[in-house]
Amino acid sequence: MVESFFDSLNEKQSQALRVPHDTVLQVVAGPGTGKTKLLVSRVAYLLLVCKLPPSDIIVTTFTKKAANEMKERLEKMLIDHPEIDLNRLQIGTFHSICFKYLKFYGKYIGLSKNVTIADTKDQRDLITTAIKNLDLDNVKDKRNTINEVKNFILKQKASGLFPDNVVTTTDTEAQYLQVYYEYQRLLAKHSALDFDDVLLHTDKLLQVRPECVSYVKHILIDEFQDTNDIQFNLMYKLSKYCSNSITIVGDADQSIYGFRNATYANFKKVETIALQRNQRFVKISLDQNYRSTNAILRLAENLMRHQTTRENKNLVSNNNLDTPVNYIKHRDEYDESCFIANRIYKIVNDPANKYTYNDVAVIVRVSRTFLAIEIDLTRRGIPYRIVKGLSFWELKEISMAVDCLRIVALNDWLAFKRVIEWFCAGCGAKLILKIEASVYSPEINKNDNVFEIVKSYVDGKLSGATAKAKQSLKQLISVIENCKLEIEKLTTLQCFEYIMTKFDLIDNVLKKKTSKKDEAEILSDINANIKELKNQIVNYDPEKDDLLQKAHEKTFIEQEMLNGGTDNKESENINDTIVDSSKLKFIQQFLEHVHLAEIVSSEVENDKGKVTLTTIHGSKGLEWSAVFIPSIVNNILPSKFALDQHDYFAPDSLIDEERRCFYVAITRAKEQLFLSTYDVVMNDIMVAKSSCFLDEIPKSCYKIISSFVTPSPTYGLGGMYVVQPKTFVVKKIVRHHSTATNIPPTVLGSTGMTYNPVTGAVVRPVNNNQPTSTYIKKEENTDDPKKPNLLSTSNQIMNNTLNQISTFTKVKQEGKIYKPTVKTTVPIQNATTLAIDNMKRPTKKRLGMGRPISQYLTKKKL
Ligand SMILES: Nc1ncnc2c1ncn2[C@@H]1O[C@H](COP(=O)(O)OP(=O)(O)OP(=O)(O)O)[C@@H](O)[C@H]1O
Repeated sequence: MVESFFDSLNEKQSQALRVPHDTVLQVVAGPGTGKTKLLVSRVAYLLLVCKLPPSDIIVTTFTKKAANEMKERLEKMLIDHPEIDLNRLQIGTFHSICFKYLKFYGKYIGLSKNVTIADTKDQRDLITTAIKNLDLDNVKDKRNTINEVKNFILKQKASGLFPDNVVTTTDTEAQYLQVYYEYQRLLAKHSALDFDDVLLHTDKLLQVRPECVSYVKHILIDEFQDTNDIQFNLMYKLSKYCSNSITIVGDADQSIYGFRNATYANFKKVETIALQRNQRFVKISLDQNYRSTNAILRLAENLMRHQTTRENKNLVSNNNLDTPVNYIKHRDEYDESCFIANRIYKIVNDPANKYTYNDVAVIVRVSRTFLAIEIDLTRRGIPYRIVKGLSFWELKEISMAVDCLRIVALNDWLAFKRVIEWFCAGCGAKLILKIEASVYSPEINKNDNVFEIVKSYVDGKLSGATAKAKQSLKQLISVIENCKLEIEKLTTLQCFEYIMTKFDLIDNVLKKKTSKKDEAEILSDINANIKELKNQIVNYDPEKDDLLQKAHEKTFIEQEMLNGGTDNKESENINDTIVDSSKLKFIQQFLEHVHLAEIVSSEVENDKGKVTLTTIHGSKGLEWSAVFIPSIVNNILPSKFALDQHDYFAPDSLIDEERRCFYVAITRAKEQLFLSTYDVVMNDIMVAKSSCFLDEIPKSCYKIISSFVTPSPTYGLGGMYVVQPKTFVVKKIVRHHSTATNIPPTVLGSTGMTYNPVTGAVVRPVNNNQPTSTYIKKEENTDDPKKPNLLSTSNQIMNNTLNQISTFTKVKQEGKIYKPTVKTTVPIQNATTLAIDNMKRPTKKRLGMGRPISQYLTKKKL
């Protein structure tokens, strides 16, 4: 099996595969050249041919999903080799691998075995507390300042700097540094590490106890262009005992994490270090592309040639298809989204393509672009999924639900504090600060955990709580006690539901949500997200995690014994450990698992699949047959930040990183690529201008296609767009004759604009340049009873429908003032559409949730 897999590699891949393992091997190659395929094969080669034990190999991937996929591929390849225990292979993100080291060896640098991860909201809370504690002149707990301090700390950590090593140059920086010290103190107090600390502490551990990794024989790193300084240093520390036997693969052109201090300059550094250390160094580049057509590759290369600090690539496509890249200039984003939905429908339903919706992706630079596209996909009835990332865990309902789980299963003040804030009436900021002081106080008995300390306020052993506060704290204590007691009798799902009910989660989330949306919409959002969380819990398999953890611990224990015995008696008998299968333990494991996990949707797919909507950063390493890249306009791609900060003389400017983002998006496409843009002028001001990157691409690299949008076959859709309803005087009812079906009548208002008679929204034809014959053919006053109704069946359908709409009656009376209302009763088949037309643009935050609009629409159905 595995031999046939090795045989499927091309000559250069094969050459890289067989490089002796005690070498620094660098595979730098373009997109779709089979780097990941090679990396998986190389692991198999090291195991089978070089006979390295799986426990002695470390493989780092960029996401957990990539690690899972790689493992699955290896399992298939090595199916005939059951003697190789792949559970002992150390594969995962840098963070997850390092966290395992810290859990086991953290004792050598003063970390508790129960060390946990502080997530983003914990980080924010702790930075705020640190700022409050210090009460400095220049640093106050204001939103902007908190963000600035957070960025300052992140930057230091990404460079591998603990507070003691930071050098400051200004007064403000010196104060930020003080916050950094205080923040670290608070983290330590909670036995918590933030994400960057995981790497920083591992670096420290390996400095103090390098022998912890003396068994490691080879380290492989995927997506090397996105490693930052601390990861770079860790790579050398982890491979210290195997003469830096390293395989790194990556592509400098796909370096898009500069904002996290990642740099592709690390490729060059590896080479220089290898030369300095006289190490065996092999650099191989792959130029056969197995993904994209030549047209796509040519366009991508022409774009990238505008980055001056780059070596040209000459990728050769393996795909003979001569489909051109399509370029479309739309009038605005609404026309664009309508076009995209129509085109997706067309290409998936074209039997020549044999695509399902799974083969199509819309890749955007910023997630707010999803909205218009979501609307049109919904109108077209096209199923889609939004790739959710870590942002899912930051949603209010999700973080509140997770906090409930945390205070039931862990003794965790950070979560406790937040839950007291929303659950306990009468507990003001002052009391919470007092409880917090008790939690942090060295005088309070160390054995008293957070739960006991809160209880002391209820019992009056500690003073400061009013009668009302005591009552609500008592209720919280009793809820926690009940949950602990009851959940052991329940199934996983029941257990989750029990906890959520006891904390009255939905009601409490509703109280916390500050949105102008009506309650039904908010509720629909919340329920959908909680459902996803439920799926995550139900599908979580602690045994799999357990198995992996035990396998790794076994490696660590063996290693520790080789290094001179262990004082870790409890872990010696790892094989005999009784598995704790309690629900409490299950929740603890789940919480640990989610801390380092991005969300991999648990939705079950149907046959037709779903179109993927993803950001460029989320599309890394993936591929689709057809890719749409919308909104290629300045301030989106490249981003406003990059344009504002652009330094034309800088060798690797932010604009270059934006260009690489564009490149990553382009090179996800296998066969069909649609680039689209628009220029929009409003009140003589240019509000959107097509991207400067498009000017960099020679016209010969793409085919310009018409932006004509076929109106979609439902009322009020295709080719129309909606702005806020306004009051106006009805001048005329306008009927349209159209080649398309179901074009409804519209109303000409005193404003000179044309309105949707139902919603009062402004409508306009698709394209100003469009010949009237294809869209608006004729206007007439249909209120004249003598005039025969010349309209097509579509209008009859509409008339039947509209007769049931109360507002339409008003519209029919010309000269009357029409005040459009969104509260219109409409028959079910049009309700969905109506809901879309009247829908307010979701906020950025709401978009971040990745909540498909379809869920909203179901609620709107009458
Ligand atoms: N030797 C080969 N023969 C046939 N197909 C191959 C070969 N190598 C890679 N491929 C295929 O090419 C596609 C891209 O491979 P892979 O994802 O490994 O590329 P990559 O270099 O990691 O891409 P990216 O940098 O864009 O993530 C995959 O579908 C893979 O199966």
